[in-house]
Amino acid sequence: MSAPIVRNLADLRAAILPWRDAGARIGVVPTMGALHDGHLSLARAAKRVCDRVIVTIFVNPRQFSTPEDVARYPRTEQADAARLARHGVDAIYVPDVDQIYPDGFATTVTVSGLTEVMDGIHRPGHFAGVTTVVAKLLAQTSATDAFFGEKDFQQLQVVRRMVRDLDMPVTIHGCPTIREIDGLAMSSRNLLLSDRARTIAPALVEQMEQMAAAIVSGRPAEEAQRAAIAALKQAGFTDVDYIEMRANDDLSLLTTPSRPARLFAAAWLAGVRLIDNIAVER
Ligand SMILES: Nc1ncnc2c1ncn2[C@@H]1O[C@H](COP(=O)(O)OP(=O)(O)OP(=O)(O)O)[C@@H](O)[C@H]1O
Ligand SMILES: CC(C)(CO)[C@@H](O)C(=O)[O-]
Ligand code: BAL
Repeated sequence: MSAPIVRNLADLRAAILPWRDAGARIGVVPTMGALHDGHLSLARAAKRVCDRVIVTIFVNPRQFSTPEDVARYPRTEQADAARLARHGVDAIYVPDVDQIYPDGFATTVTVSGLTEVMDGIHRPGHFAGVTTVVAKLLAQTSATDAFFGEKDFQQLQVVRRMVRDLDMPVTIHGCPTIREIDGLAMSSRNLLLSDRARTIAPALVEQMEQMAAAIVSGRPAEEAQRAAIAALKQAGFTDVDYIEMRANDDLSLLTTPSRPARLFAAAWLAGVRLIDNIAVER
């Protein structure tokens, strides 16, 4: 059965009230739509532990650097609703912009430290946009649980920090990255790749795996990084914003996997920015 699409806060509150009165565990899956199997895995994880599940779809203008990026973000609302129908979610919240940012909205939630590396440098203002909208969505949905993908690992850690620092009564669940058969991490932005670029795209995770294996086998991290960047350029990537190993917990840069670590990368292919991260197995 298809879930109702709710577009304003008053209707959302009316739907949620009886759930809250019954003491239900309410899971929220925040997304920007163009849903793929990665998103659906989050909805399934939410269904496993929550009594009620709300998927939110909101292309948040505050986390993009230009209005053009917002405009070209894929929007597939009908297909999204059809895909969710098979997953038994209880509501799809697709707020109009004024339901999130009404006239006079003047609050920004920022997390320091974790947002000062990687995408925090390459996408100025991005994480402030993310934490502001996530704080708002968690409040509007009365979420007891929220589900995020490890594909956006930095985002996951930033959200965890926010929830901890602000004593938000929400449990954050991190869910593993779902990949295409050729290894490419599923992402809404993959829809923007040309056929040719799509065949090149899996080189990103392949080079990350080679770099991780080289580091684990004792090759200096800088040397392994140089080799990965050269191979990505050779494959057709135009720019590599970063490809580096960082600690899972505080995202500090590592040269050896002396504690639980991941390799993180962001690179440009035919005008599309792809990101990915993998665990470095010690
Ligand atoms: N491949 C994936 N596996 C698991 N979770 C994912 C995957 N892709 C996205 N998610 C998660 O889904 C949630 C919503 O992400 P979003 O709507 O931005 O999708 P996206 O595919 O990451 O889009 P984008 O192309 O903008 O990065 C986030 O928590 C994100 O980490
Ligand atoms: C968490 C999120 C929905 C906030 O807009 C977005 O950053 C995303 O889709 O990962
Ligand atoms: N998936 C993270 C949202 C973004 O790239 O803006």
